[in-house]
Amino acid sequence: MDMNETPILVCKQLTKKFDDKVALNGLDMALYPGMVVGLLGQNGAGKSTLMRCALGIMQASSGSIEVLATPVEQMTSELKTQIGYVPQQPFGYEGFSVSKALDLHRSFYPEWDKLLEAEWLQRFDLDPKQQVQRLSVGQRQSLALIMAMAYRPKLLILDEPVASLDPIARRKFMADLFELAIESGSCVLFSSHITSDLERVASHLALLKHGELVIFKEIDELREQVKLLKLNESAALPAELNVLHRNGCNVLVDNYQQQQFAGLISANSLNLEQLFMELHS
Ligand SMILES: Nc1ncnc2c1ncn2[C@@H]1O[C@H](COP(=O)(O)OP(=O)(O)OP(=O)(O)O)[C@@H](O)[C@H]1O
Repeated sequence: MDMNETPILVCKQLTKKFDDKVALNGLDMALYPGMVVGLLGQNGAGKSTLMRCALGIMQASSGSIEVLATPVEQMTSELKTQIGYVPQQPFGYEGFSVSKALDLHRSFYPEWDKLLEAEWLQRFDLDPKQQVQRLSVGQRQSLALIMAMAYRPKLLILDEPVASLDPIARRKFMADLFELAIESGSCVLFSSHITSDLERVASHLALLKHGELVIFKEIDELREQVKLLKLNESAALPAELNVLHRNGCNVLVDNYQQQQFAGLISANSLNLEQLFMELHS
């Protein structure tokens, strides 16, 4: 990805409150073409709220959001055809067959790629003649994914896209999603609780905790720089280390550069699941 290109999505000091409840708190983030950003966070951390604000479905309480260089509240319908979205519970098209539903959906998108549609129908093993209301939850999700992707949107927002897919479809979908993003110069923002998927396909991790973006990093950087330091009791932590979480003598930092200092016992890398557990311990 090229950071000199125009960013696809920019959030500045994005805050969303529901009455007294702060769902997003001063979030700064810029997403560029080719990024596949995995959004991780506990239930209620603010993932869906972030996605809805970015899509203009929900209004931010303060701060700003720009999508494709346009303030989200000024997006035209033409610009909206460059965004794809699959919500947690996709719905609609009851009473239609899969192929009729696709015909109707396709008519809204001049850039629709029929070849891509056919490829993905086959990949998900969807029968075009099947009635939408008779599809299983996973099959409906697959159809919603095709509908959101077949016009190669510049920004694809997926709220737990693979939660209802079986492991084989899930693995394949994630790998293909990554390829599609690279190939189309799109940017993908997806949430998932399946850390192994995220680790395998995301280029970046965005981790939300209680509405705050506590980590936003390239996955490779994350492996190198986020470490769990074990210290002895007298150790003084170098001031330049940025502490994400501290639990007694265990300190999680996100900018470790092989520093050695008195009292450091070990500096261990964590996989994403371990990192998540440690951050919430
Ligand atoms: N429409 C709403 N009205 C009031 N509170 C809301 C509304 N939508 C979300 N919230 C609150 O905002 C917080 C963030 O919710 P959000 O749905 O963004 O979490 P999430 O990270 O997507 O969770 P999950 O992993 O369970 O889907 C929660 O405390 C939730 O109760």
